Amino acid sequence: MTEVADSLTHQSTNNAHALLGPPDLEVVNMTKRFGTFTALENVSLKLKPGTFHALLGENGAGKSTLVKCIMGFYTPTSGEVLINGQVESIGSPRDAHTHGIGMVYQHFTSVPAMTVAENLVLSRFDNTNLINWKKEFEDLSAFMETAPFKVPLDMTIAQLAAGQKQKLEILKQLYLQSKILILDEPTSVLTPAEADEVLGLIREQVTDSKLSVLMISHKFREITAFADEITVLRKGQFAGNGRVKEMTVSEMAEMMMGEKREPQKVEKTLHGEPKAVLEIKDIHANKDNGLEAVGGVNLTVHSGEVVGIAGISGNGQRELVEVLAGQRPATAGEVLVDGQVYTMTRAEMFKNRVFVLPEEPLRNACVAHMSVAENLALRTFDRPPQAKGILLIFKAIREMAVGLISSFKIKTPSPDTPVGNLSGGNVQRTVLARELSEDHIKLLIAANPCFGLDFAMVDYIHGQILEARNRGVAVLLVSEDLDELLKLSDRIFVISGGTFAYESKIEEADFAAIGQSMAGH
Ligand SMILES: Nc1ncnc2c1ncn2[C@@H]1O[C@H](COP(=O)(O)OP(=O)(O)OP(=O)(O)O)[C@@H](O)[C@H]1O
Repeated sequence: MTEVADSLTHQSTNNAHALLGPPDLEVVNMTKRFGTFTALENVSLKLKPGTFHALLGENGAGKSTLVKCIMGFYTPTSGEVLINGQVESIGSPRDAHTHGIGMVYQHFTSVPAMTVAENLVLSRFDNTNLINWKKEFEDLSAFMETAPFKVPLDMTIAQLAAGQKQKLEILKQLYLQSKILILDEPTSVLTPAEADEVLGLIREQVTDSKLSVLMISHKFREITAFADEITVLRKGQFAGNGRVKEMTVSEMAEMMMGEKREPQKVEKTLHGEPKAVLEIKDIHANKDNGLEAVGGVNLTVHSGEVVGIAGISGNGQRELVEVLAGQRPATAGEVLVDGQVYTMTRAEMFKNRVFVLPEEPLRNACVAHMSVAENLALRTFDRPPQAKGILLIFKAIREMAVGLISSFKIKTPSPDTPVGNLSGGNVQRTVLARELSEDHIKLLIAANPCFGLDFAMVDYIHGQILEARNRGVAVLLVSEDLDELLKLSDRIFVISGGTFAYESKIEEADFAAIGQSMAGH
Protein backbone atom coordinates (compact mmCIF):
# COMPACT_ATOMS: atom_id res chain seq x y z
CA MET A 1 0.00 0.00 0.00
CA THR A 2 1.33 3.49 -0.76
CA GLU A 3 1.89 6.01 1.98
CA VAL A 4 -0.98 8.15 0.79
CA ALA A 5 -3.44 5.32 0.41
CA ASP A 6 -2.45 3.95 3.80
CA SER A 7 -2.89 7.26 5.48
CA LEU A 8 -6.28 7.74 3.79
CA THR A 9 -7.50 4.31 4.93
CA HIS A 10 -6.51 5.13 8.49
CA GLN A 11 -8.22 8.50 8.36
CA SER A 12 -11.44 7.17 6.90
CA THR A 13 -11.80 4.53 9.67
CA ASN A 14 -10.99 7.21 12.20
CA ASN A 15 -13.50 9.64 10.80
CA ALA A 16 -16.28 7.08 10.68
CA HIS A 17 -15.86 6.54 14.43
CA ALA A 18 -15.09 10.14 15.23
CA LEU A 19 -18.40 11.52 14.02
CA LEU A 20 -20.50 9.20 16.15
CA GLY A 21 -21.18 9.31 19.87
CA PRO A 22 -20.86 6.18 22.00
CA PRO A 23 -23.16 3.31 21.00
CA ASP A 24 -25.62 1.57 23.27
CA LEU A 25 -24.05 -1.59 24.73
CA GLU A 26 -26.05 -4.42 26.18
CA VAL A 27 -24.96 -7.79 27.52
CA VAL A 28 -27.75 -10.36 27.64
CA ASN A 29 -27.72 -13.58 29.65
CA MET A 30 -23.96 -14.06 29.44
CA THR A 31 -22.65 -17.39 30.74
CA LYS A 32 -19.02 -18.52 30.76
CA ARG A 33 -17.87 -21.93 31.93
CA PHE A 34 -14.29 -23.06 32.37
CA GLY A 35 -14.60 -26.85 32.25
CA THR A 36 -17.21 -27.70 34.84
CA PHE A 37 -16.77 -24.41 36.71
CA THR A 38 -19.26 -21.62 35.97
CA ALA A 39 -17.50 -18.27 36.31
CA LEU A 40 -20.45 -16.26 34.96
CA GLU A 41 -24.09 -17.28 34.86
CA ASN A 42 -26.83 -15.49 32.94
CA VAL A 43 -25.49 -12.01 33.60
CA SER A 44 -27.10 -9.04 31.86
CA LEU A 45 -25.93 -5.44 31.91
CA LYS A 46 -26.85 -2.22 30.07
CA LEU A 47 -24.32 0.52 29.40
CA LYS A 48 -26.32 3.52 28.25
CA PRO A 49 -24.54 5.96 25.92
CA GLY A 50 -22.77 8.74 27.79
CA THR A 51 -22.83 7.07 31.21
CA PHE A 52 -20.13 6.05 33.66
CA HIS A 53 -20.94 2.55 34.90
CA ALA A 54 -19.06 0.76 37.67
CA LEU A 55 -18.82 -3.03 37.86
CA LEU A 56 -18.47 -4.26 41.43
CA GLY A 57 -18.05 -7.59 43.13
CA GLU A 58 -15.88 -9.52 45.53
CA ASN A 59 -12.65 -11.11 44.31
CA GLY A 60 -13.61 -13.90 41.95
CA ALA A 61 -17.17 -12.62 41.39
CA GLY A 62 -16.67 -12.77 37.61
CA LYS A 63 -15.99 -9.11 36.71
CA SER A 64 -12.91 -9.75 34.56
CA THR A 65 -14.57 -12.75 32.92
CA LEU A 66 -17.53 -10.56 31.94
CA VAL A 67 -15.41 -7.81 30.39
CA LYS A 68 -13.17 -10.35 28.66
CA CYS A 69 -16.30 -11.84 27.05
CA ILE A 70 -17.34 -8.35 25.89
CA MET A 71 -13.84 -7.70 24.49
CA GLY A 72 -13.70 -11.00 22.61
CA PHE A 73 -10.82 -12.44 24.68
CA TYR A 74 -13.13 -15.23 25.79
CA THR A 75 -15.89 -16.89 23.79
CA PRO A 76 -18.94 -16.95 26.05
CA THR A 77 -20.57 -20.34 26.61
CA SER A 78 -23.89 -18.61 25.90
CA GLY A 79 -25.30 -15.11 25.83
CA GLU A 80 -25.08 -12.12 23.54
CA VAL A 81 -23.57 -8.68 23.15
CA LEU A 82 -25.90 -6.14 21.52
CA ILE A 83 -24.61 -2.92 20.05
CA ASN A 84 -27.26 -0.35 19.26
CA GLY A 85 -29.79 -3.17 19.59
CA GLN A 86 -28.06 -5.47 17.07
CA VAL A 87 -26.56 -8.80 18.12
CA GLU A 88 -22.86 -8.66 17.27
CA SER A 89 -20.33 -11.45 17.34
CA ILE A 90 -17.12 -10.18 18.95
CA GLY A 91 -14.42 -12.79 18.50
CA SER A 92 -11.35 -10.72 19.31
CA PRO A 93 -10.26 -7.32 20.69
CA ARG A 94 -9.92 -6.24 17.05
CA ASP A 95 -13.65 -6.95 16.53
CA ALA A 96 -14.38 -5.01 19.72
CA HIS A 97 -12.34 -2.12 18.32
CA THR A 98 -14.40 -2.01 15.13
CA HIS A 99 -17.43 -1.42 17.37
CA GLY A 100 -15.61 1.38 19.19
CA ILE A 101 -14.90 -0.67 22.34
CA GLY A 102 -11.44 -0.45 23.91
CA MET A 103 -9.97 -1.66 27.18
CA VAL A 104 -7.44 -0.20 29.60
CA TYR A 105 -5.73 -2.74 31.85
CA GLN A 106 -4.47 -2.54 35.43
CA HIS A 107 -0.91 -2.85 34.21
CA PHE A 108 0.75 -0.86 31.48
CA THR A 109 0.96 -2.34 28.00
CA SER A 110 3.23 0.18 26.26
CA VAL A 111 6.72 -0.75 25.05
CA PRO A 112 9.21 0.87 27.49
CA ALA A 113 12.05 1.54 25.02
CA MET A 114 9.80 3.24 22.46
CA THR A 115 8.48 6.80 22.45
CA VAL A 116 4.94 7.85 23.20
CA ALA A 117 4.43 8.62 19.49
CA GLU A 118 5.72 5.19 18.42
CA ASN A 119 3.52 3.43 20.96
CA LEU A 120 0.45 5.30 19.80
CA VAL A 121 1.04 4.50 16.14
CA LEU A 122 1.80 0.85 17.03
CA SER A 123 -1.46 0.52 18.92
CA ARG A 124 -3.45 0.90 15.70
CA PHE A 125 -5.07 -2.19 14.33
CA ASP A 126 -4.33 -1.35 10.67
CA ASN A 127 -1.66 -3.44 8.96
CA THR A 128 0.58 -0.54 8.17
CA ASN A 129 3.69 -1.55 6.26
CA LEU A 130 5.01 1.90 5.65
CA ILE A 131 4.69 4.70 8.10
CA ASN A 132 5.03 8.33 7.05
CA TRP A 133 6.44 9.58 10.33
CA LYS A 134 6.31 13.26 9.43
CA LYS A 135 2.59 13.00 8.74
CA GLU A 136 2.00 10.76 11.77
CA PHE A 137 3.74 13.26 14.02
CA GLU A 138 1.60 16.09 12.66
CA ASP A 139 -1.57 14.05 13.19
CA LEU A 140 -0.46 13.05 16.67
CA SER A 141 0.37 16.65 17.62
CA ALA A 142 -3.09 17.72 16.40
CA PHE A 143 -4.66 14.85 18.40
CA MET A 144 -2.69 15.81 21.53
CA GLU A 145 -3.94 19.43 21.21
CA THR A 146 -7.52 18.25 21.67
CA ALA A 147 -6.81 15.43 24.13
CA PRO A 148 -7.94 15.75 27.75
CA PHE A 149 -4.43 15.02 29.04
CA LYS A 150 -1.04 15.74 27.58
CA VAL A 151 1.88 13.32 27.42
CA PRO A 152 5.10 14.40 25.61
CA LEU A 153 5.18 12.56 22.26
CA ASP A 154 8.95 12.28 22.01
CA MET A 155 9.60 10.81 25.47
CA THR A 156 10.23 7.10 25.87
CA ILE A 157 7.80 5.20 28.08
CA ALA A 158 10.65 4.34 30.47
CA GLN A 159 11.01 8.06 31.20
CA LEU A 160 7.34 8.52 32.14
CA ALA A 161 6.05 8.49 35.72
CA ALA A 162 3.30 5.99 36.60
CA GLY A 163 0.56 8.63 36.33
CA GLN A 164 1.69 9.63 32.84
CA LYS A 165 1.87 5.99 31.75
CA GLN A 166 -1.70 5.41 32.84
CA LYS A 167 -2.80 8.59 31.07
CA LEU A 168 -1.11 7.29 27.92
CA GLU A 169 -3.03 4.00 28.16
CA ILE A 170 -6.25 6.00 28.18
CA LEU A 171 -5.03 8.35 25.44
CA LYS A 172 -4.31 5.30 23.31
CA GLN A 173 -7.99 4.40 23.43
CA LEU A 174 -9.04 7.96 22.60
CA TYR A 175 -6.53 7.95 19.70
CA LEU A 176 -8.09 4.71 18.47
CA GLN A 177 -11.46 6.54 18.58
CA SER A 178 -12.84 4.15 21.19
CA LYS A 179 -16.25 5.33 22.32
CA ILE A 180 -16.73 2.75 25.04
CA LEU A 181 -13.86 2.49 27.50
CA ILE A 182 -13.60 -0.58 29.67
CA LEU A 183 -11.30 0.17 32.59
CA ASP A 184 -9.99 -2.63 34.83
CA GLU A 185 -9.09 -1.01 38.16
CA PRO A 186 -7.40 1.85 36.35
CA THR A 187 -6.22 3.75 39.41
CA SER A 188 -4.47 0.99 41.31
CA VAL A 189 -1.04 2.31 40.29
CA LEU A 190 -1.85 5.99 40.85
CA THR A 191 -1.66 8.27 43.87
CA PRO A 192 -5.07 9.49 45.14
CA ALA A 193 -4.51 12.91 43.53
CA GLU A 194 -3.54 11.36 40.17
CA ALA A 195 -6.51 9.00 40.34
CA ASP A 196 -8.89 11.92 40.87
CA GLU A 197 -7.31 13.87 38.03
CA VAL A 198 -7.49 10.99 35.53
CA LEU A 199 -11.04 9.92 36.47
CA GLY A 200 -12.16 13.58 36.55
CA LEU A 201 -10.96 14.13 32.99
CA ILE A 202 -12.62 10.92 31.79
CA ARG A 203 -15.79 11.99 33.62
CA GLU A 204 -15.79 15.26 31.62
CA GLN A 205 -15.66 13.27 28.36
CA VAL A 206 -18.58 11.16 29.57
CA THR A 207 -20.58 14.22 30.64
CA ASP A 208 -19.97 15.69 27.15
CA SER A 209 -21.40 12.42 25.69
CA LYS A 210 -18.13 11.67 23.93
CA LEU A 211 -17.57 8.42 25.84
CA SER A 212 -19.27 5.70 27.85
CA VAL A 213 -17.27 4.00 30.58
CA LEU A 214 -17.51 0.57 32.20
CA MET A 215 -15.06 0.51 35.12
CA ILE A 216 -14.16 -2.43 37.36
CA SER A 217 -13.36 -0.98 40.76
CA HIS A 218 -13.05 -1.94 44.41
CA LYS A 219 -12.85 1.67 45.55
CA PHE A 220 -16.16 3.02 46.83
CA ARG A 221 -14.70 6.52 47.07
CA GLU A 222 -14.08 6.61 43.31
CA ILE A 223 -17.40 4.97 42.49
CA THR A 224 -19.41 7.52 44.49
CA ALA A 225 -17.36 10.43 43.09
CA PHE A 226 -17.41 9.51 39.38
CA ALA A 227 -19.91 6.79 38.45
CA ASP A 228 -23.59 7.20 37.48
CA GLU A 229 -24.67 3.58 37.80
CA ILE A 230 -23.42 0.30 39.21
CA THR A 231 -23.90 -3.36 38.42
CA VAL A 232 -22.92 -5.81 41.12
CA LEU A 233 -21.89 -9.43 40.58
CA ARG A 234 -21.85 -12.06 43.28
CA LYS A 235 -20.47 -15.57 42.74
CA GLY A 236 -20.76 -15.19 38.97
CA GLN A 237 -24.35 -14.01 39.07
CA PHE A 238 -26.10 -10.68 38.78
CA ALA A 239 -26.63 -9.39 42.34
CA GLY A 240 -28.19 -6.00 41.66
CA ASN A 241 -27.83 -2.63 40.00
CA GLY A 242 -28.79 0.93 40.66
CA ARG A 243 -28.04 4.62 40.39
CA VAL A 244 -25.10 5.71 42.53
CA LYS A 245 -26.91 8.85 43.73
CA GLU A 246 -29.71 6.73 45.14
CA MET A 247 -27.51 4.27 47.06
CA THR A 248 -25.32 4.36 50.14
CA VAL A 249 -21.92 2.71 50.32
CA SER A 250 -23.21 0.18 52.83
CA GLU A 251 -26.05 -0.75 50.47
CA MET A 252 -23.49 -1.36 47.69
CA ALA A 253 -21.34 -3.41 50.08
CA GLU A 254 -24.35 -5.44 51.14
CA MET A 255 -25.21 -6.15 47.50
CA MET A 256 -21.65 -7.39 46.97
CA MET A 257 -21.48 -9.60 50.04
CA GLY A 258 -25.10 -10.66 50.23
CA GLU A 259 -25.18 -9.63 53.90
CA LYS A 260 -24.58 -6.61 56.12
CA ARG A 261 -21.07 -6.35 57.49
CA GLU A 262 -19.62 -3.87 59.90
CA PRO A 263 -16.00 -2.92 59.19
CA GLN A 264 -13.60 -4.73 61.46
CA LYS A 265 -11.65 -2.39 63.72
CA VAL A 266 -8.33 -3.37 65.26
CA GLU A 267 -6.89 -0.85 67.71
CA LYS A 268 -3.15 -0.39 67.92
CA THR A 269 -1.93 -1.51 71.31
CA LEU A 270 1.40 -0.88 72.96
CA HIS A 271 3.81 -3.75 73.02
CA GLY A 272 6.72 -4.21 75.50
CA GLU A 273 10.10 -2.58 75.03
CA PRO A 274 10.72 -2.13 71.24
CA LYS A 275 13.80 -3.93 69.92
CA ALA A 276 15.49 -3.26 66.58
CA VAL A 277 14.51 -6.25 64.41
CA LEU A 278 15.37 -5.11 60.87
CA GLU A 279 18.25 -2.75 60.23
CA ILE A 280 18.90 -1.62 56.68
CA LYS A 281 22.32 0.03 56.43
CA ASP A 282 23.24 2.11 53.42
CA ILE A 283 21.75 -0.35 50.94
CA HIS A 284 22.38 0.29 47.25
CA ALA A 285 20.88 -1.79 44.44
CA ASN A 286 20.61 -1.62 40.69
CA LYS A 287 17.72 -1.95 38.29
CA ASP A 288 17.74 -4.78 35.73
CA ASN A 289 19.45 -2.45 33.26
CA GLY A 290 22.38 -1.83 35.61
CA LEU A 291 21.43 1.74 36.56
CA GLU A 292 21.15 2.51 40.23
CA ALA A 293 17.62 2.07 41.66
CA VAL A 294 18.33 2.32 45.40
CA GLY A 295 20.91 4.92 46.29
CA GLY A 296 21.85 4.25 49.93
CA VAL A 297 18.92 3.89 52.33
CA ASN A 298 19.00 3.51 56.10
CA LEU A 299 16.07 2.30 58.12
CA THR A 300 15.31 0.42 61.33
CA VAL A 301 12.07 -1.41 62.05
CA HIS A 302 11.41 -2.31 65.70
CA SER A 303 9.32 -5.06 67.21
CA GLY A 304 5.67 -4.03 67.55
CA GLU A 305 6.01 -1.33 64.91
CA VAL A 306 4.74 -0.79 61.35
CA VAL A 307 7.10 1.31 59.25
CA GLY A 308 5.51 2.47 56.01
CA ILE A 309 7.32 3.37 52.80
CA ALA A 310 5.28 5.54 50.44
CA GLY A 311 6.29 6.34 46.91
CA ILE A 312 5.15 6.40 43.32
CA SER A 313 6.07 3.12 41.66
CA GLY A 314 9.45 3.15 39.94
CA ASN A 315 11.29 5.00 42.70
CA GLY A 316 13.34 2.06 43.96
CA GLN A 317 10.86 0.46 46.35
CA ARG A 318 10.44 -2.66 44.22
CA GLU A 319 14.21 -3.22 44.08
CA LEU A 320 14.54 -2.59 47.83
CA VAL A 321 11.91 -5.23 48.59
CA GLU A 322 13.59 -7.63 46.15
CA VAL A 323 16.90 -7.16 48.00
CA LEU A 324 15.20 -7.89 51.32
CA ALA A 325 13.49 -10.94 49.80
CA GLY A 326 16.78 -12.31 48.47
CA GLN A 327 15.68 -11.86 44.86
CA ARG A 328 18.17 -9.13 43.93
CA PRO A 329 21.75 -8.58 45.12
CA ALA A 330 22.59 -5.37 46.94
CA THR A 331 25.56 -3.60 45.36
CA ALA A 332 26.58 -2.10 48.72
CA GLY A 333 25.45 -1.94 52.34
CA GLU A 334 24.16 -4.59 54.71
CA VAL A 335 21.00 -5.85 56.32
CA LEU A 336 20.80 -7.00 59.94
CA VAL A 337 18.07 -8.99 61.63
CA ASP A 338 18.22 -9.03 65.44
CA GLY A 339 21.65 -7.45 65.23
CA GLN A 340 23.13 -10.24 63.05
CA VAL A 341 24.08 -9.90 59.39
CA TYR A 342 21.22 -11.34 57.36
CA THR A 343 21.76 -12.91 53.94
CA MET A 344 18.18 -13.67 52.86
CA THR A 345 18.61 -17.36 52.06
CA ARG A 346 15.58 -19.62 52.49
CA ALA A 347 17.25 -21.20 55.55
CA GLU A 348 17.91 -17.80 57.14
CA MET A 349 14.39 -16.62 56.44
CA PHE A 350 13.09 -19.71 58.23
CA LYS A 351 15.51 -19.35 61.15
CA ASN A 352 14.79 -15.64 61.60
CA ARG A 353 11.07 -16.04 60.90
CA VAL A 354 11.05 -13.46 58.14
CA PHE A 355 8.01 -13.40 55.85
CA VAL A 356 7.74 -11.55 52.59
CA LEU A 357 4.67 -10.60 50.56
CA PRO A 358 6.14 -9.38 47.27
CA GLU A 359 4.52 -7.35 44.51
CA GLU A 360 2.85 -9.17 41.61
CA PRO A 361 2.41 -12.37 43.61
CA LEU A 362 1.59 -14.54 40.60
CA ARG A 363 5.02 -13.77 39.13
CA ASN A 364 7.09 -13.40 42.31
CA ALA A 365 5.54 -15.66 44.90
CA CYS A 366 3.67 -18.46 43.11
CA VAL A 367 4.26 -21.14 40.56
CA ALA A 368 1.34 -20.46 38.21
CA HIS A 369 0.91 -24.01 36.86
CA MET A 370 1.10 -25.62 40.31
CA SER A 371 -2.07 -26.16 42.32
CA VAL A 372 -3.41 -23.86 45.03
CA ALA A 373 -2.56 -26.53 47.63
CA GLU A 374 1.01 -26.88 46.38
CA ASN A 375 1.46 -23.12 46.37
CA LEU A 376 0.11 -22.89 49.90
CA ALA A 377 2.70 -25.48 50.91
CA LEU A 378 5.69 -23.84 49.21
CA ARG A 379 7.14 -22.68 52.52
CA THR A 380 6.60 -25.84 54.50
CA PHE A 381 6.71 -28.77 52.07
CA ASP A 382 10.18 -29.83 53.23
CA ARG A 383 9.31 -29.85 56.93
CA PRO A 384 7.14 -32.15 59.04
CA PRO A 385 4.27 -32.87 59.08
CA GLN A 386 4.30 -32.36 55.33
CA ALA A 387 7.55 -34.19 54.71
CA LYS A 388 7.41 -37.65 56.28
CA GLY A 389 6.08 -40.42 54.06
CA ILE A 390 4.89 -39.71 50.54
CA LEU A 391 1.22 -40.38 51.44
CA LEU A 392 1.38 -38.27 54.54
CA ILE A 393 2.83 -35.41 52.48
CA PHE A 394 -0.17 -35.27 50.16
CA LYS A 395 -2.65 -35.76 52.96
CA ALA A 396 -1.03 -33.09 55.15
CA ILE A 397 -0.65 -30.63 52.29
CA ARG A 398 -4.28 -31.07 51.35
CA GLU A 399 -5.54 -30.72 54.92
CA MET A 400 -3.52 -27.59 55.47
CA ALA A 401 -4.73 -26.18 52.14
CA VAL A 402 -8.38 -26.88 52.87
CA GLY A 403 -8.02 -25.03 56.21
CA LEU A 404 -6.33 -21.99 54.67
CA ILE A 405 -8.73 -21.86 51.70
CA SER A 406 -11.57 -21.65 54.18
CA SER A 407 -10.06 -19.15 56.64
CA PHE A 408 -8.77 -16.80 53.94
CA LYS A 409 -11.92 -17.32 51.82
CA ILE A 410 -9.90 -18.22 48.71
CA LYS A 411 -12.35 -18.73 45.86
CA THR A 412 -11.06 -21.71 43.94
CA PRO A 413 -12.94 -24.55 42.28
CA SER A 414 -10.74 -26.97 44.27
CA PRO A 415 -7.37 -27.15 46.10
CA ASP A 416 -6.03 -28.86 42.95
CA THR A 417 -6.80 -25.97 40.57
CA PRO A 418 -3.64 -24.32 39.15
CA VAL A 419 -3.15 -21.02 41.00
CA GLY A 420 -2.73 -19.25 37.64
CA ASN A 421 -6.44 -19.89 36.91
CA LEU A 422 -7.59 -17.93 39.97
CA SER A 423 -8.78 -14.32 39.80
CA GLY A 424 -6.12 -11.72 40.64
CA GLY A 425 -7.51 -11.11 44.10
CA ASN A 426 -7.59 -14.80 44.91
CA VAL A 427 -3.94 -15.29 43.89
CA GLN A 428 -3.16 -12.49 46.36
CA ARG A 429 -5.22 -14.24 49.04
CA THR A 430 -3.32 -17.49 48.43
CA VAL A 431 0.04 -15.81 49.01
CA LEU A 432 -1.27 -13.89 52.02
CA ALA A 433 -2.68 -17.10 53.49
CA ARG A 434 0.68 -18.81 53.12
CA GLU A 435 2.70 -15.94 54.57
CA LEU A 436 0.38 -14.65 57.28
CA SER A 437 -0.90 -17.92 58.66
CA GLU A 438 2.31 -18.64 60.59
CA ASP A 439 2.01 -17.83 64.27
CA HIS A 440 5.68 -17.18 64.76
CA ILE A 441 6.45 -14.35 62.38
CA LYS A 442 9.14 -12.00 63.65
CA LEU A 443 9.50 -9.74 60.64
CA LEU A 444 6.95 -9.17 57.91
CA ILE A 445 7.90 -7.35 54.73
CA ALA A 446 4.83 -6.57 52.65
CA ALA A 447 4.69 -4.80 49.28
CA ASN A 448 1.23 -3.56 48.26
CA PRO A 449 -0.46 -6.39 50.18
CA CYS A 450 -3.98 -5.25 49.31
CA PHE A 451 -3.48 -4.58 45.60
CA GLY A 452 -6.62 -5.68 43.76
CA LEU A 453 -8.42 -7.00 46.85
CA ASP A 454 -12.08 -6.27 47.54
CA PHE A 455 -12.99 -4.05 50.49
CA ALA A 456 -13.84 -6.89 52.85
CA MET A 457 -10.48 -8.57 52.23
CA VAL A 458 -8.61 -5.25 52.59
CA ASP A 459 -10.26 -4.83 55.95
CA TYR A 460 -9.28 -8.36 56.93
CA ILE A 461 -5.64 -7.97 55.85
CA HIS A 462 -5.32 -4.62 57.61
CA GLY A 463 -6.64 -6.31 60.73
CA GLN A 464 -4.13 -9.16 60.35
CA ILE A 465 -1.21 -6.75 59.92
CA LEU A 466 -2.21 -4.73 62.99
CA GLU A 467 -2.75 -7.87 65.05
CA ALA A 468 0.72 -9.06 64.05
CA ARG A 469 2.13 -5.66 65.07
CA ASN A 470 0.30 -5.81 68.39
CA ARG A 471 1.84 -9.26 69.01
CA GLY A 472 5.29 -7.69 68.58
CA VAL A 473 5.99 -8.43 64.91
CA ALA A 474 8.14 -5.84 63.11
CA VAL A 475 6.37 -4.85 59.88
CA LEU A 476 7.86 -3.08 56.88
CA LEU A 477 4.95 -2.02 54.68
CA VAL A 478 5.72 -0.72 51.20
CA SER A 479 2.60 0.63 49.54
CA GLU A 480 1.38 2.95 46.83
CA ASP A 481 -1.83 3.47 48.78
CA LEU A 482 -1.34 6.46 51.06
CA ASP A 483 -4.59 5.91 52.93
CA GLU A 484 -3.41 2.41 53.83
CA LEU A 485 -0.02 3.69 55.02
CA LEU A 486 -1.55 6.47 57.11
CA LYS A 487 -3.93 3.98 58.71
CA LEU A 488 -1.41 1.25 59.56
CA SER A 489 2.03 2.85 59.98
CA ASP A 490 3.67 4.08 63.17
CA ARG A 491 6.35 5.86 61.16
CA ILE A 492 6.30 6.78 57.49
CA PHE A 493 9.06 7.31 54.93
CA VAL A 494 8.76 8.52 51.35
CA ILE A 495 11.09 7.02 48.76
CA SER A 496 11.85 9.17 45.73
CA GLY A 497 14.60 8.57 43.19
CA GLY A 498 15.97 5.69 45.26
CA THR A 499 16.49 7.58 48.53
CA PHE A 500 14.28 8.61 51.42
CA ALA A 501 12.92 12.10 50.86
CA TYR A 502 10.71 12.32 53.94
CA GLU A 503 10.50 10.70 57.35
CA SER A 504 8.05 11.26 60.16
CA LYS A 505 6.21 9.69 63.06
CA ILE A 506 2.63 9.12 61.95
CA GLU A 507 1.19 11.58 64.54
CA GLU A 508 3.35 14.33 63.07
CA ALA A 509 2.99 13.37 59.39
CA ASP A 510 2.12 16.22 57.04
CA PHE A 511 -0.07 14.99 54.18
CA ALA A 512 0.90 17.83 51.82
CA ALA A 513 4.63 17.35 52.49
CA ILE A 514 4.29 13.60 51.82
CA GLY A 515 2.56 14.31 48.50
CA GLN A 516 5.26 16.78 47.50
CA SER A 517 8.08 14.39 48.42
CA MET A 518 6.36 11.64 46.43
CA ALA A 519 6.22 13.94 43.42
CA GLY A 520 9.97 14.59 43.83
CA HIS A 521 9.73 18.22 45.02
N1 LIG B 1 -8.99 -19.18 32.53
C1 LIG B 1 -9.64 -19.64 33.61
N2 LIG B 1 -9.74 -20.95 33.88
C2 LIG B 1 -10.42 -21.41 34.96
N3 LIG B 1 -11.06 -20.63 35.85
C3 LIG B 1 -10.99 -19.31 35.63
C4 LIG B 1 -10.29 -18.74 34.51
N4 LIG B 1 -10.42 -17.39 34.56
C5 LIG B 1 -11.15 -17.13 35.66
N5 LIG B 1 -11.51 -18.26 36.30
C6 LIG B 1 -12.32 -18.36 37.53
O1 LIG B 1 -13.51 -17.61 37.36
C7 LIG B 1 -13.86 -16.93 38.56
C8 LIG B 1 -14.07 -15.46 38.25
O2 LIG B 1 -12.81 -14.86 37.98
P1 LIG B 1 -12.68 -13.34 37.55
O3 LIG B 1 -11.23 -13.11 37.20
O4 LIG B 1 -13.68 -13.01 36.51
O5 LIG B 1 -13.05 -12.60 38.92
P2 LIG B 1 -13.02 -11.04 39.28
O6 LIG B 1 -14.39 -10.68 39.77
O7 LIG B 1 -12.48 -10.26 38.15
O8 LIG B 1 -12.03 -11.05 40.53
P3 LIG B 1 -10.86 -10.02 41.05
O9 LIG B 1 -11.56 -8.89 41.73
O10 LIG B 1 -10.12 -10.86 42.04
O11 LIG B 1 -10.04 -9.64 39.86
C9 LIG B 1 -12.73 -17.18 39.55
O12 LIG B 1 -13.16 -18.13 40.49
C10 LIG B 1 -11.60 -17.71 38.71
O13 LIG B 1 -10.86 -18.65 39.45
